[in-house]
Amino acid sequence: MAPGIAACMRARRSYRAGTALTAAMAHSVRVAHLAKERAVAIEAVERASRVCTAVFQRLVTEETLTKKDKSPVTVADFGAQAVVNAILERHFPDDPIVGEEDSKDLRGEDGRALRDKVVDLVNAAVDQTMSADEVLGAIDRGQYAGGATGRHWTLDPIDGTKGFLRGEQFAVCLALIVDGKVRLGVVGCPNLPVDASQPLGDRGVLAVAVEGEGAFQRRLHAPSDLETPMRVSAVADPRDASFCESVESGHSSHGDSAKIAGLLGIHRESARMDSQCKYVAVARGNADIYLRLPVDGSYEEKIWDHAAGNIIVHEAGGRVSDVSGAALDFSAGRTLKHNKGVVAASGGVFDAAIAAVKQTLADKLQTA
Ligand SMILES: Nc1ncnc2c1ncn2[C@@H]1O[C@H](COP(=O)(O)O)[C@@H](OP(=O)(O)O)[C@H]1O
Ligand SMILES: [Mg+2]
Ligand SMILES: [Mg+2]
Ligand SMILES: [Mg+2]
Repeated sequence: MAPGIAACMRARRSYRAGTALTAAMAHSVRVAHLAKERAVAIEAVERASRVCTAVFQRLVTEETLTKKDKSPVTVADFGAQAVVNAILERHFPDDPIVGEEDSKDLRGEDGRALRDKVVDLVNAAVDQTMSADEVLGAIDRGQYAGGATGRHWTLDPIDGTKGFLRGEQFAVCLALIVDGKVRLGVVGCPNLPVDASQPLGDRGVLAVAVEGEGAFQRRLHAPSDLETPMRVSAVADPRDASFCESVESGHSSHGDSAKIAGLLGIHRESARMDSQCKYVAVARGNADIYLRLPVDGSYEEKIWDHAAGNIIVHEAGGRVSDVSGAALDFSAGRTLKHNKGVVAASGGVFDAAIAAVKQTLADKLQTA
């Protein structure tokens, strides 16, 4: 077992032991649920986050940005997916993975230049040397169809690719789904301020939640395994709430969110942020509501865009649903085909938010 994983598991046991000892009625220390999965997922997300940050520092230049050249993000996407999948394969060889990327663009003569870059990147990030075929094989372990039975992982190697290229928010997101329900989620946010009230302070947050055990944040790449609990805000009056949404208006309607904010009496401007960092913002009380309002009615949300964030908000005491108020259904394959849009919010304002979302979308249908 890698030293990082052993340290995470030790820290987990001592956290639990501390909790148990302070509980007057506790007789024994419960063995942490999914302890190995949690530690391996943290290790994998940390390594993949390093890959992304290294690519950003080396490849994202003013030139790539102005030319809208997507090659850096492509290299980082493939590299991060190969690293996470290789680590999962080593520890859980029987677990299938629903990953966003596949190796098509890296194969053959046309893919050689990109393939060489990705293979070098992966070999700098993992302990064993991997051949090009092994790297492509690791990426393609992400082709699983998902579904309602058994266990599988879901991975978004870089969520918020547009944010990554702008040097803003992006996230490496990994979740474990068992029998159609998310049981564990890890979101690595390399550019998220550790303390939201200090936006120019230290960056790099890792959020983690296991079903029934609460949500925690820790420093990404921290020298210690110190974790602090995350709780959603206690705001009860929607007029005092703040909300967040995608930067990209093609991913979530900014016009509809402005109407919803109007109905709720929210006067603060929305915080626009790429990636599942929005779920982390709600989980730690920096925002009260995350709105994702369908733009293209036929779009099916992908499970890797929501699984980890979903459990993190739930475990931090919040609620998550689609725009109709129905729970997100992670048992239907690679997409959330039974749901449209997403609303995540602290418990105090969730019902009001859903009511305003329903009314706004109903009004829109009537006037269409
Ligand atoms: N029409 C659409 N509606 C909603 N989400 C979309 C979309 N087209 C793409 N996306 C997803 O939006 C994600 C980014 O979300 P956000 O806007 O919250 O940062 C993308 O993830 P990737 O960046 O991993 O490709 C992509 O999967
Ligand atoms: Mg994504
Ligand atoms: Mg992605
Ligand atoms: Mg994508």
